[in-house]
Amino acid sequence: MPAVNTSAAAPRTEIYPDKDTAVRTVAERLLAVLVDEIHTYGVAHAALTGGGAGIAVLEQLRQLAGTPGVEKPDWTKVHFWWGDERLLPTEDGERNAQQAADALTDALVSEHGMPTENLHPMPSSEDAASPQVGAEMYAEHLAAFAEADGRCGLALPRFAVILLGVGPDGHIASLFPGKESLEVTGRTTVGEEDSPKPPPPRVSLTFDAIHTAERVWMVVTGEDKAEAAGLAFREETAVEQIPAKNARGTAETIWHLDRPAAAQL
Ligand SMILES: O=C1O[C@H](COP(=O)(O)O)[C@@H](O)[C@H](O)[C@H]1O
Repeated sequence: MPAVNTSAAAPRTEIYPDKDTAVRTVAERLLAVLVDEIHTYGVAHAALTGGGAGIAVLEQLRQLAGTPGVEKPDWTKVHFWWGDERLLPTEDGERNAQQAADALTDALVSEHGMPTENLHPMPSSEDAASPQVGAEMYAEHLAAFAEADGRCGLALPRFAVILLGVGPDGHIASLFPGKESLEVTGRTTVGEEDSPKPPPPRVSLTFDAIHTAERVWMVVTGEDKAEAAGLAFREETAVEQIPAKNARGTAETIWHLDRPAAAQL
């Protein structure tokens, strides 16, 4: 049974009056973290998410990137990764990376000088024959950008932020309730053959990988998320039931919620 990582930062909530305010605030704070991270480390790695609120954050980031007077990171030093992905053809509109391209990353490349090499989408069905193969490929790619000393013995970059959506069933990334993927330890990625949310074949970061991030931010909006959010904050809820309960960063774990999503906290 997977247990909550109690050595990581305990989760706290930030509640906004509506979805627009939530996603705008998260986008502004992400921009500020990227700026600081580059100032301190010379490079910034962040993992993006799909989902309704996750993609809305990226749309906001695109607006901010084009707004005069807003402090922006040097986009040549920002690397974007993904927390999970559907094993579908590269340009399939259901892929998180394709939705991110439409919302943000195409514009960063064409208008703001971000090198395409700084985008690290998970493998597609054109790259990998199965979720397991895709997971191994992504683990190798993460390892190629690993910090010299590693984090918790895992080979992956230093993530300033991992952004996560939360499904109405309590899933994060492609870690779904009751699945074997929740038990995987000592690895950065996992393949999921049979996601209950279509399409079934997916690749995901593991809990261990998520736990290495400095900050883990959930972006949760809408009343259909209220039950999962409420359960995640109850002592008696098992990680197996609500995987989002075990989403934690080393320094900061924040649930950014709009009021409807926060209704059962
Ligand atoms: O399947 C997925 O779902 C979650 C949440 O999506 P939402 O539309 O219910 O907000 C998302 O965070 C994850 O990346 C995605 O692959």
